[in-house]
This record gives sequence, C-alpha cells and structure tokens, in this order.
Amino acid sequence: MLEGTTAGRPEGVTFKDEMDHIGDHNGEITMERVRKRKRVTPQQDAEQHICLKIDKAGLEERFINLHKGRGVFATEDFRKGDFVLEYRGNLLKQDSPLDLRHYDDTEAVFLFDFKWKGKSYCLDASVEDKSLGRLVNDDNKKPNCKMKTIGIGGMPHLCLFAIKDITPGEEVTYNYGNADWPWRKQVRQHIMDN
Ligand SMILES: C[S@@+](CC[C@H](N)C(=O)[O-])C[C@H]1O[C@@H](n2cnc3c(N)ncnc32)[C@H](O)[C@@H]1O
Repeated sequence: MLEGTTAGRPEGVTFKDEMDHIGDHNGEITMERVRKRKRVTPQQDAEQHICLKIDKAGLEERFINLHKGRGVFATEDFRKGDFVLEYRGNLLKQDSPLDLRHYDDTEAVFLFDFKWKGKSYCLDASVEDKSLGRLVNDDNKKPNCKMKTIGIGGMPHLCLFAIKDITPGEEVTYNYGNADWPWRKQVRQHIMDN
C-alpha cells in the first residue's frame, strides 16, 4: 500500500503516473509504470484514488454564497455510475457515542456517522485539508451522487458515485440523509414566504 505525503500524493508520483497506474483485484496500486492505460471500473477507480489519497481530476471547489458556503463543481463530464470523490478524513471507530464537546458547530457538520459490517464509525472531516469530498453539499430532492462504503484492507472508505450523468458546471451533491437539517427548513420557509 502506498504512503501518502502531506500534499496527498506520494512522493515522486505525478498525476500522469497516477493515470498510468493499474489497480490489482485487491485494490492495491502497483507502482509499476504501464504504457497502455487499462480501462478501470468505477470500483477500481475509487480504490486507486483511495490508495493514492488524491481527488479526481475534473472537479473544483467554488464559493457559492454566504448561506451555502463552498461547494464542489464538475469541470468535466461524469457518467452515471462513475466514482466521483472520496469523503476523506479521520476514521473513528465508535465503541461509545462520540463526545461532541470536542467539536464546535462549524466542525460538527463535517462528522459523518455510518455503519459498516455491523460496527459504528464516524468519519471526522473537520480538518481543512484541501480535499474536495468534505465540501460536497446536501441535496435531498435531486442529488447527482450517492455515498457508498468501499472496504480496503479491512477499513471502510466513504465514496461518492454519480447516480446520473453530471455535466461541466454542475454542482456535485448527495443526500445527507433524513435528519432535520436547518437549511432544508430555510428553503421550505422561503418557498412558503414567496
Ligand atoms: C460538509 S459541509 C459542506 C461544505 C460547506 N458548504 C463549506 O463551505 O464548508 C456542510 C455544511 O454546508 C452547508 N450546506 C450543505 N448543503 C447545503 C444546502 N443544500 N443548502 C445550504 N447550505 C448547505 C451547511 O452549512 C452545512 O453545515
């Protein structure tokens, strides 16, 4: 398994190298350079980006407005089913409930609770690490991505996959779930007021 540098890409590995790599069936990346790029499945694509700890090309962060903050936008086409992004951060195994006193309100919104193989986890993405996954906003009406859990080396990784074609300029979104998120109420209130 590759070790990531603080910049998120292993030392000496360029983006071109990354594109030239091939994942084996266990999701491990061989560092052997291959001349001919093999077509990878969305699962293999996700595994490669997880192992390299880098975001995919064809996406960028944009400031939307003061209400919504930043978001992630496509700069290239994505097809339905494609791997889009990993929601990276610090994985916490939750044997007992997380002590939320360690997080202020702006940090707590980056905590993603999930279950995998009968165990509870929290992905803490509260640290500003320049990764894009943590900046993807919620859409409970027409999201274009869905979160799935990919297991690598016995550890779960949260990945977004496109559930419809995404064109350049479109914001990448997924449904955060059924909680009573405040911004959803604000949208409902805005519709009722107008
Ligand atoms: C995981 S962060 C997403 C990135 C965030 N927009 C930012 O600039 O850091 C979640 C926060 O984004 C905002 N957000 C997410 N989806 C939203 C939506 N549909 N409408 C308004 N605000 C949203 C809320 O402030 C929420 O607490």
